Amino acid sequence: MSDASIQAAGTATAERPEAVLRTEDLVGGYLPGVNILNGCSIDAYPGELIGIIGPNGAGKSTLLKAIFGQVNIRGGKVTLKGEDITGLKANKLVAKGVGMVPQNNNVFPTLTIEENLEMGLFLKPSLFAERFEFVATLFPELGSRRKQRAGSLSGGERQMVAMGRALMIDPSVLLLDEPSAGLSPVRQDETFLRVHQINRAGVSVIMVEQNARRCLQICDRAYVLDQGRDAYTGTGKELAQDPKVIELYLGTLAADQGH
Ligand SMILES: Nc1ncnc2c1ncn2[C@@H]1O[C@H](COP(=O)(O)OP(=O)(O)OP(=O)(O)O)[C@@H](O)[C@H]1O
Repeated sequence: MSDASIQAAGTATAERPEAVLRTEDLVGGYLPGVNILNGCSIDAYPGELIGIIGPNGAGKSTLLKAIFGQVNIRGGKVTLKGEDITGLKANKLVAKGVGMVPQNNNVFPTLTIEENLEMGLFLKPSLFAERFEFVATLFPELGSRRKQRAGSLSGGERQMVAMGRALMIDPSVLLLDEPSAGLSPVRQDETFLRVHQINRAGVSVIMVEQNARRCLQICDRAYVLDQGRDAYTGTGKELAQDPKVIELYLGTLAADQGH
């Protein structure tokens, strides 16, 4: 592994097909005059599983929220298969094929599993049976427990419902905000396995994760965010083995998580 195999972010030159999702020099934040994203550029190509890692407060979740129209964008742009979608609101983005699974409050607790999944397809209810079948092949337990209220499920099961709901629209890209957060190590492993399966079923995924090492193990490529910028990018393997990335980001993150 040489340093040359890790590209400073933004220096990629290889010819590729059109990105399914791209952010270019994204600048933005929540409060007037306070930018959390300071020029953040990432690409996800069709079929890729992209990891977003970095220290606490780097802006990882903010990046997903910015893509999903929940952050004031003050510079740069977001494109979906070449179409400018910068700043569009969530309902428009969902209709265009952007699926988002937020970290918290991601299910309707009083609704059943089936009703939660229906909510994911409110734009095209006639496709329910077909899409439900797809989701139930990835998450068989959602199919068999479809009448159970989501509020009575465990954290890991809720995460599956939330992912299942986002998959109902057959998204071009699925945004996952820390899917393993708050889960036991065993449930975390299961969640990473599910994410991998979703991706292998053909869904492009952009996943923010605090569990950086596990994320790098399953993703095709990743970006290390630092202070709202894409500091490094490379394949999961490259980044996991790069001394600088280990020293600056993985060492602390691994220690934080007791690895
Ligand atoms: N709704 C909000 N209003 C104002 N500031 C916010 C809001 N949400 C997040 N921030 C701030 O934005 C910065 C980046 O937060 P963000 O959640 O994107 O970081 P992160 O990289 O995902 O961190 P972590 O790994 O700790 O979740 C933090 O300083 C945070 O306090």
